[in-house]
Amino acid sequence: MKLTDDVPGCYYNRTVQFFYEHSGKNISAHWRPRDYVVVSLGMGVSVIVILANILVMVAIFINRRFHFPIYYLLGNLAAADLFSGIAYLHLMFHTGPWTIKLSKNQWFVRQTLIDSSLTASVLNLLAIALERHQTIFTMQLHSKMTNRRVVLLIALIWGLAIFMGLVPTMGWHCLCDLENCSTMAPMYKRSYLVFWAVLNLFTFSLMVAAYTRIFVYVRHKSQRMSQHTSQIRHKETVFNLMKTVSMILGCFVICWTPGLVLLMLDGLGCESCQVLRYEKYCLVLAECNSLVNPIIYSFRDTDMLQTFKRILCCLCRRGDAGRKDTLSGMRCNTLEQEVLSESNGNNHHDNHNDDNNHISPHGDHSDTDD
Ligand SMILES: CCCCCCCC/C=C\CCCCCCCC(=O)OC[C@@H](O)COP(=O)(O)O
Repeated sequence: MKLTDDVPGCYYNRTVQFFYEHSGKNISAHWRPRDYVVVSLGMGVSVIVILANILVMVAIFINRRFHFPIYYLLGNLAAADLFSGIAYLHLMFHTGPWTIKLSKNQWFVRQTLIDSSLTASVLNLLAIALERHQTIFTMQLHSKMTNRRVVLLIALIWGLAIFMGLVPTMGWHCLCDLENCSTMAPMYKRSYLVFWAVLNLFTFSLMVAAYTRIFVYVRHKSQRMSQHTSQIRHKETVFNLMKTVSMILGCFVICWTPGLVLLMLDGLGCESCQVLRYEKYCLVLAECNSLVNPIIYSFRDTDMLQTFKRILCCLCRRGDAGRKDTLSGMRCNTLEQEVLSESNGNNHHDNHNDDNNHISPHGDHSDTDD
């Protein structure tokens, strides 16, 4: 029996099924109850992810209050999350009993979409953390990220994400090294899984460092200020800031840790770990990060909420677009607003001048936008 292809030691002519059977990953043409659950749940999650992130992108596009660097990064995060929703939806149409029908190229496309989009999302979270760190620490220097820099940063994020997704297809696969194939992705090398997981753990530690420094800095600064301002107000701001920072980091940990641990276990060749049993849950959890991102980064912004309401009102009742919404009971703050409210004493992000708009680029809060 001829196992190898034109290149000695390689298995280019083999089907996807061959690699799945070799890795011990289940592949079958029949629909099992589990497949119905995975595919329908996955489709539901990806549709919600897509809609939520489209809403954020439209809001940033139409409201000129959001035409500032930090919002371009938030918009780009929404674009990456939208992309991961699309990649996940694509996966749902190419998994379960459909996997066996895939050509190797189709399988690589499916994986590349997932890997690139999730990498783009994680890199955006890192960029947002670093941008916040930069702006908060350089507040007094009027340092402002130029639009050109943001565009370069966004291009870098996408370039890196697409590269990271394409790396296995370009050669870091196991078609010529069958012994090192992973279990969860039977045509990927185990070492790539470890590499990806380590890179993400590194990203996470940078995020923790950036947000910890922001938190310590603001607390220190507000302690000095609180001699002049009300203690209660100070405590409230520090508490809110802590809530936002732990929410950002907590959601990241909850969504990504199980998947990263699984990638490490598979990558390190743990045979008794039953990685396949948990794979789908961990992937859907990582996908859920693309759903919680708009909630923690955008939906908590009062201006953003008002814009969403306007967009949704426009969609529901065209012609009633001029209606003004008062969100009196819903004063939620973004990290920037919290930091700024502390820097400005009691003025709670309403009374800062435009010189500060590199921290919280809202300008004044009159109702006359656009
Ligand atoms: C296991 C959770 C992984 C969360 C992180 C995913 C992002 C990883 C990016 C690059 C690392 C290499 C890819 C590792 C494989 C990830 C698992 C996966 O892609 O599952 C799809 C799977 O269900 C489809 O089931 P079938 O193969 O059709 O039967």
